[in-house]
Amino acid sequence: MGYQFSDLTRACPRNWRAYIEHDFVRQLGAGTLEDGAFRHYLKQDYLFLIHFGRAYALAAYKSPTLADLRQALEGMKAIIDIELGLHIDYCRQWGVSEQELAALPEARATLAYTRYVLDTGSRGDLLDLHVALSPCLVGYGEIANWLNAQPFTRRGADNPFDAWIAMYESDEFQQAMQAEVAWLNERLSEVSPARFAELTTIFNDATRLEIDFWQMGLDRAE
Ligand SMILES: Cc1ncc(C[n+]2csc(CCO)c2C)c(N)n1
Repeated sequence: MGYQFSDLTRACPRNWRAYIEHDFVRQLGAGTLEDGAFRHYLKQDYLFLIHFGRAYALAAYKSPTLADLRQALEGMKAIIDIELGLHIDYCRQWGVSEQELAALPEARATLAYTRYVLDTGSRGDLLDLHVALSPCLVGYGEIANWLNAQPFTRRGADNPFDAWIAMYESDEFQQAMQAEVAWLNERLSEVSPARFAELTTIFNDATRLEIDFWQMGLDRAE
């Protein structure tokens, strides 16, 4: 029996919980998050998604097999063709135009997180890159499920952030998350303890950068 994805979260339980259960997430679930904090997060998330599209392009470059190459292409198409379009529509509903998005200065937290992922993929292999991407993909699915289990969470029309939760609880998203966990489980089952320790550092770093991204929203940090 080798390692599994759950061993990564188990290796840094405090940071993983701090990310999933962050105050930004709690306030979003309760519907009490200030509009300005959410808008700041949404704007920076546009820049984040663009760099994540680049990270999937890097995954294509790092792909040793046709199956991996196809998977990277699908990930990139999902971000560029679907997620970014939805995000631009969603930003418009929150009063942020596409012109404003295109002219945004990048906040430090966005710079740090996205360039960390790209650097990790550049110096490492495809598994390093997937581990760096996994707090993003798996974390948001877990956040939606965690919020749905909390008594303070309000769903429906009296929560202005309901659509955000709905997106990440959707079957389509949850299936993409499960597929990523399955891909990682297969790779992690074969790694040595020393290699797993390296991957744990990457996972923990990316998780800390997700925490900083939420905090950036709350603080409206530039
Ligand atoms: C800071 C931040 N972290 C994670 C996500 C969620 N997310 C971004 S790209 C992607 C993969 C989808 O193909 C997912 C799940 C986000 N939006 N912003």
